[in-house]
Amino acid sequence: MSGLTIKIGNTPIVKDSSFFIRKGKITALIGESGSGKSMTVAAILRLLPPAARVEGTILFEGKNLLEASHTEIVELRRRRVFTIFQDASSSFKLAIRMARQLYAFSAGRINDNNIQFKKKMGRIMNDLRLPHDVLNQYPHELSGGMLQRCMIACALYVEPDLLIADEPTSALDMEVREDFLKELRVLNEKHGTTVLLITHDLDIVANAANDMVVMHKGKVVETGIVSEVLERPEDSYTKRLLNSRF
Ligand SMILES: Nc1ncnc2c1ncn2[C@@H]1O[C@H](COP(=O)(O)OP(=O)(O)OP(=O)(O)O)[C@@H](O)[C@H]1O
Repeated sequence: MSGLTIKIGNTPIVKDSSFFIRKGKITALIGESGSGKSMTVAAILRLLPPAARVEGTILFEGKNLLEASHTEIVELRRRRVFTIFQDASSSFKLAIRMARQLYAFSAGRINDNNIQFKKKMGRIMNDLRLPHDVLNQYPHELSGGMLQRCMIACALYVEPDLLIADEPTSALDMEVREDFLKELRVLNEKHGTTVLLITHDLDIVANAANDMVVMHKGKVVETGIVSEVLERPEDSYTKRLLNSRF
């Protein structure tokens, strides 16, 4: 991503920001609330609000996503890039049972049939310690954390090239958070999925990510390998952020 600028009206939301996501690695995008992380993700997915004006380049395997056709973007979102949004409940329709919705988010995207879905999803649900009863339930009967885990299960099912996870663990308790990070590593190591993990939890960055990108007030202020940035931060905001960890 290079020179990304997003404005809504005259207000700059993201300012001339650049970073690189290494293929097959886990990159954490970190920054305080309102720093522009979700808007950056929206730009990658071409889901910015209509009023937003965007400049710059977002290259995905050589293609500038900001210039890709609608068909190319739809195909990309369907098969190659899986996104777990911050508020999982908004991803589900109220009046449809979870089994159908999970099928659509996972097997349906990669043209697996119902038998394949039941077998593979069953295994993933076991790994995530997700009770199989959820398949017969409606979204409103489940907690935010449970819905989040359902989205995680779908991501694991699809095995996308790129997984974008926006604060995926914020609604999860400690034990489930650990399970999620474990599964994320499996997806990354076994299937080579590149991960962009949006978080403001430095412990998750330290434990799960290879690379990190720090955003502050709409600008990327530091990028690098996690161990190096944690040991020798260069930007003053990154230094403050690291000091606040203890
Ligand atoms: N639809 C919108 N119209 C105008 N401004 C917006 C819109 N959505 C977000 N913003 C503003 O853009 C800025 C960046 O928001 P963004 O959601 O990207 O931050 P964030 O870093 O993801 O924060 P959080 O960690 O709280 O999710 C904020 O100042 C926010 O108020």
